[in-house]
Amino acid sequence: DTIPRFGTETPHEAKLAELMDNIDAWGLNIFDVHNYSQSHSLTSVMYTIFKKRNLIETFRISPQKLINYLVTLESHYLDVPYHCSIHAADVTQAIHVLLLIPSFENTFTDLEILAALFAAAIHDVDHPGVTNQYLINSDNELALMYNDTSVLENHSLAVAFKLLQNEDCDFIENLSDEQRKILRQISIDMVLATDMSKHGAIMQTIQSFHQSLKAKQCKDSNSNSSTNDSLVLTEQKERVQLLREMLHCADLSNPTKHLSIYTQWVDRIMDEFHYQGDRERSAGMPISPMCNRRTADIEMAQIGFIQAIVEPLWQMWAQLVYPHCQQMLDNIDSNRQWYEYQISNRSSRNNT
Ligand SMILES: COc1ccc(-c2ccn(CCC(=O)N3CCOCC3)n2)cc1OC1CCCC1
Ligand SMILES: [Mg+2]
Ligand SMILES: [Zn+2]
Repeated sequence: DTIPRFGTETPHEAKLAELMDNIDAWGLNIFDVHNYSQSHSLTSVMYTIFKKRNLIETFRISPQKLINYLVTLESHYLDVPYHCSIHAADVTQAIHVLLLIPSFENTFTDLEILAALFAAAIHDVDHPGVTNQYLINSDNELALMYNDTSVLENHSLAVAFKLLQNEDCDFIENLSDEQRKILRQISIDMVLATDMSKHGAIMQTIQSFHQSLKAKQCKDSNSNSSTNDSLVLTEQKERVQLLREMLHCADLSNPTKHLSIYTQWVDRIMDEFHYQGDRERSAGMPISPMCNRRTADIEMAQIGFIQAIVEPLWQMWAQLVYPHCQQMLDNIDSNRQWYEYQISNRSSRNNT
């Protein structure tokens, strides 16, 4: 039986086709994709990107096995407000767009691109909608299993690779042993780097690392492109470091999106945090920061998140790939201003 154009059957194929025309754009509305793909945004986004990047031919992937894996992976994302399959689809599409930046035209091998997209798709699978700290504080079996270390990130990796052992889901069967080893190595490295506890280390090294890359940046004498020429990294270790940063950026990309998309993610993360806070309250545990729905200041929390984490990270990234990613910085700025305006409005309302 033939495979549907976007990997999954949907009565809205024409509408989905229209949306998928924007698969290379930062402005893709992933929530619309989710609705018009019958809640298969992760499957349809990954399948479309794999086709577009010719990865199915390059790695002799069985389209049916790819679909089998993606549908199974998607079904192992839980129905939680934020860390559901839409977030995985969002981060996967984001990393696809970041990999399209001209600075990376000649940087990564096809295998590294395959690994990066795979890592993005799997990075939060089976996420229970609570933080690592909550799992540790509540003596959860996952914290016991992973010795309190990057508990959720280790769990998602284990689940994702377990699913791959399923004969009719093994879409990488035609990769050589060496290629499978590299794919596994890069995916593990990238997913573990999405743990916020690694953020400090990434910020420590990013400045000097990027300066060394800019210094080596090749200026093709014959190219007349106004933008900087592509970054050439001879060491796989350095390319993986860049991919690690890239997935972390994609995971922290909500404030870089248009306000109408960003606010939907804010609603979802706050639902998830407040639900965790409810569980902590009823268990007599201390309520985690930003998880108490009774004292939440959502606007202030987002401004703090943008100023402390998102803007510094994306500024580093935008500097490396200048003049690309200016749109992300502009959106961060306008979104922060919008939240500041909400707060100023709030106080004047109280004065009336
Ligand atoms: C749209 O809002 C957010 C979008 C993403 C994040 C966020 C932080 C760290 N990550 C990376 C994954 C991670 O480590 N997490 C997942 C979130 O829970 C903490 C552990 N993602 C936080 C967001 O808002 C928070 C709630 C108020 C301010 C901060
Ligand atoms: Mg995560
Ligand atoms: Zn994530």
